Amino acid sequence: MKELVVVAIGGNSLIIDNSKTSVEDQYAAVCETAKHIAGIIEQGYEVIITHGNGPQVGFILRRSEIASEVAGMHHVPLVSCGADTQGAIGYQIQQAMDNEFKKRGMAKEAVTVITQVAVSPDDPAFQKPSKPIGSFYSEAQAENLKKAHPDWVLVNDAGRGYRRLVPSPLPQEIIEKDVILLLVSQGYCVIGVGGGGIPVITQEDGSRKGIDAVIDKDFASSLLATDIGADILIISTAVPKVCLNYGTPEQKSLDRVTLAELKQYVAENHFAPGSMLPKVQAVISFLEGGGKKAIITNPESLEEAVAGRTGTHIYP
Ligand SMILES: Nc1ncnc2c1ncn2[C@@H]1O[C@H](COP(=O)(O)OP(=O)(O)O)[C@@H](O)[C@H]1O
Ligand SMILES: NC(=O)OP(=O)(O)O
Repeated sequence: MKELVVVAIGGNSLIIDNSKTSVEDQYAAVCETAKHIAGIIEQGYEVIITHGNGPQVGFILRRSEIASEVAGMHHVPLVSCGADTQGAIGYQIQQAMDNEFKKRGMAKEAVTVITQVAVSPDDPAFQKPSKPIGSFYSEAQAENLKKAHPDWVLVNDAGRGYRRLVPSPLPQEIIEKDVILLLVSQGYCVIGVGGGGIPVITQEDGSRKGIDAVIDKDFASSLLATDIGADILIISTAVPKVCLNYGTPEQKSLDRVTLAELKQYVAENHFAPGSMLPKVQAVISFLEGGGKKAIITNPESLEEAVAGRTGTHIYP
């Protein structure tokens, strides 16, 4: 039985340069990432791919708002913007993976599963937006945007600029997890839980309904990995390793840490909320739920990291 790996690709890691955010630029980044994921599969692992959508869902939402302000076009609700990103990013990953499989002569096919994720309508996150989406703004741009949109919440995202925040409830259940596992057991390379999943709530009559929010894809990927009994959770983001004292002269990268050490670093506030902290929290919950190992690294280091030569490795 092959070891099962969940690889979670960060939405920001698909945008190499903030001045290059076109669909074509993103596809080039997806192709680069796909190359390294195919390399992991060649090493003998079964891989499920999940992905973020922070920048992309914000771009779609803003485009819809401007189109509705300027041309009176219909507004696209945030939950639908998230569903759009599952299709658009899932399509790119699926195509890039299939092209890689063909190039390498691998008898493998990728498939994207539209994934709903149950959240609680009473989650306090709905009253306190915390998930950064869309573009990065300068301080002056953020001030102007706050004046124009008094209901917006903007914060500095890990020193990279100001971003808009939206509610991010905790994922409670991956609705399509059995289908994902079935496809994996048939040998498919599944792409699922895109953008953390489409947030849904259960109504009184038992039916489901989408709700405006963006689920953290690291939390949703960790929940999926735990539920399906994955061996390894890999979080692919824009940095090769997790650091202590990030962005300061005392910055120090981490190679190998235990769960207990990682928890201690969280308590010492080494990880920025909205960026590295959710990744670390997702890893903690995966290892506490029975996972054997977690790795945090960047797309280009994926194969080397799985082979144990780079990345931050976290053990129970
Ligand atoms: N302690 C830390 N170590 C490494 N990177 C950190 C740390 N704290 C914050 N970061 C920032 O967090 C980013 C990853 O978060 P983010 O860009 O939101 O993820 P994603 O790739 O999932 O979109 C890194 O690229 C880095 O800029
Ligand atoms: N949904 C989500 O967590 O996206 P990012 O990984 O892009 O922040």
